[in-house]
Amino acid sequence: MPSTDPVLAAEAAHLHRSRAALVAMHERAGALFDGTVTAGDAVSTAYLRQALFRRMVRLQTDPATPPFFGRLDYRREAGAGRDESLHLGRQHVTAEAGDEPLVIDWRADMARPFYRASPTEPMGVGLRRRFGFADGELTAYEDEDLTAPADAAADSDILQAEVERPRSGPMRDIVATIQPEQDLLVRADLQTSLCIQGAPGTGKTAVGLHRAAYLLYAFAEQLRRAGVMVIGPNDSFLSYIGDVLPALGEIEVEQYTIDSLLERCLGVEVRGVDPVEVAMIKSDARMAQVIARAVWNNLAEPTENLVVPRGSRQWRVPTYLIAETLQNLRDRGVRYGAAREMLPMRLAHQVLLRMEAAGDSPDDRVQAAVARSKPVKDCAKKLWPQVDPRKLIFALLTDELVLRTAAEGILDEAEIAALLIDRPPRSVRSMRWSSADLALLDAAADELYRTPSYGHLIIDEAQDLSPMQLRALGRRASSGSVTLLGDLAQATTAWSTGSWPVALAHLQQPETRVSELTAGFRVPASVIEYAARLLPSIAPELAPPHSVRRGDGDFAVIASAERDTLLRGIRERIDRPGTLGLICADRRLPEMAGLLTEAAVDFRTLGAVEPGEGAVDLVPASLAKGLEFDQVIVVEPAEIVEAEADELTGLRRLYVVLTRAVSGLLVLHERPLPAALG
Ligand SMILES: Nc1ncnc2c1ncn2[C@@H]1O[C@H](COP(=O)(O)OP(=O)(O)OP(=O)(O)O)[C@@H](O)[C@H]1O
Repeated sequence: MPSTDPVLAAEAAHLHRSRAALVAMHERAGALFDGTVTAGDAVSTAYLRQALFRRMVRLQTDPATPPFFGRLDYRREAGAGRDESLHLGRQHVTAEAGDEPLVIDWRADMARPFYRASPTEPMGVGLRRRFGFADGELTAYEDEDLTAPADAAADSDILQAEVERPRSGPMRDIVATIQPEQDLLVRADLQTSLCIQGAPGTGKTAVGLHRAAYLLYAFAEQLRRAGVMVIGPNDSFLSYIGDVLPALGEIEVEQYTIDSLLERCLGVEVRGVDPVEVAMIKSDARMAQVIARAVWNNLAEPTENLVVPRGSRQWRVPTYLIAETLQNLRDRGVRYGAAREMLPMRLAHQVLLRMEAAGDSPDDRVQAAVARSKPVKDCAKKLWPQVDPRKLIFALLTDELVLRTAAEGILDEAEIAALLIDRPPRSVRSMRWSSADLALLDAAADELYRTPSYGHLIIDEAQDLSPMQLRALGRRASSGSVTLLGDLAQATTAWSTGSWPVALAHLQQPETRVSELTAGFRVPASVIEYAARLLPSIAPELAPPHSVRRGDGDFAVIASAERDTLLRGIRERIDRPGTLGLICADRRLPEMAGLLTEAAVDFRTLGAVEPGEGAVDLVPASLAKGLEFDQVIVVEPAEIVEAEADELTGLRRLYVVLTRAVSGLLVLHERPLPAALG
């Protein structure tokens, strides 16, 4: 039924016009892409078609997603150059090319006041309007008069409804409700690297993803080639966040875990697991020095003259000059592999100098021919042998002499002994590489050839990365910038970072400023207060977040984890709006799955090869990081703590698990609760 409110009716008409224009834009892009389009040559045609395809995907309209979510009225009295009204959406919408836009992209400069303007700084805006929707139809609007201070101070119901909405399916974008402190981070310049410390649910992941979308829009030219990459903690997390960027029109951002990225780059697969003590040594930044030394230790001392026959003559380069040539190359700071490729030409240059001294006048072709000659090639091969990263790391981990030579003065006896594999595999091909090995292989590969850099890296849950993993990522941002996101209180790896400045130094971004987010959008007050009891034990320097949710949350602790208590807990919650997560220690997973199956509860197991669909998500504690569920049931906290290598890590894991709840948390325990919970 059309609205009787004239404002709502006018806005609904604009909504329909915008939607029709969006569909038309989609059709035009589709027609261009229909296969008949060609450019000058095959490569240009492929490029053009790709660009059109991207545009078409970007224009794909989801009927549930309205083309705009807000409006700004620029007014002269608020300091604007002229009066104008703009609607803001996830992308620009124009009826015909050259027309005034019906909707502007939220990332455009003109949209900035929507997120930042305040009565004290209206930024030219007289009126800010937020829209409420139900099933894609406009149902409400809220106006803020930025020229009237009292009005703007009021809380926004539309914002609150968005924060409090039940969660279903994967993570959604937050373009309509980005907060001023978040927007400052989202719209920071491309050259600016950021490090964001934030308690659970303060929107770090959301900020990181929106920053990626913003940068791709605002710095499209610089990022077109270099690209943007997102690193997340595990595959469940990546699939949870995987829809956000495409919904914002960005389909080309690569998303990896640190392991999947390095596996892809190095062409190896993780098949082994290190004992923690070994992983700790492999994760240590000193390994970078050991590896660099192991690579350069391959250079040999010249012991004989280089003799190059040409025609009836023989040209001789004495050993001291060969040594000088090698040293010159080393001094230039060129990577080992790149320098190796340059060596034959350098040696040939020495030969040419002899020829010239004898009165010849050889040209470039002669130099190239000498460089290709057998004596020069043999000499170069012998003095500067080829190095393969896998063989090199394999040798370091299996050959005591190689390791000792490279690690002398860097690692101690116990560390050397721990690194050497007890019963080494017969060949490098049967080596079962571990996750920590990947970072070693990457360091070796980078010592040979410079790793290409991305334009920008978003690194989520960064507190869990080791120094060597951070260095691997730093290489991929050597000519770009980074957004490092994390929470020191949620660090659960033995090699996790203890401080952001240290992590930033490993990342080779030491100048980066650390900012903190403290407004919690996920966890209700009662739940965050309970979880924050752990903070003095796990991260005393951090303040707990304050919840911006209006509801206090539905929170209970029951001293029973019996089958009936659990099933009652599930049955009471399963029909409530949103998702339900059941989190337990990893080793309890089979027992839980059995119990749910027997009780005919429809569930899926996170991390399973084929998780399927289900009304309940059964979540091993080790995969809970970064996720959220409306209702969370945590089974036996003591067991979750115990599953980790030490108590500190165990309590941090428990902190992660307790802070996944959006609306309600039920804690079931048979055993005493960890003392730190009070
Ligand atoms: N400005 C906002 N408006 C509405 N919802 C928001 C806003 N900021 C964050 N949220 C929501 O709050 C929830 C938590 O955000 P997010 O997962 O990004 O937090 P996080 O800091 O990464 O948490 P964790 O440390 O637990 O992984 C998400 O559902 C997100 O959509």
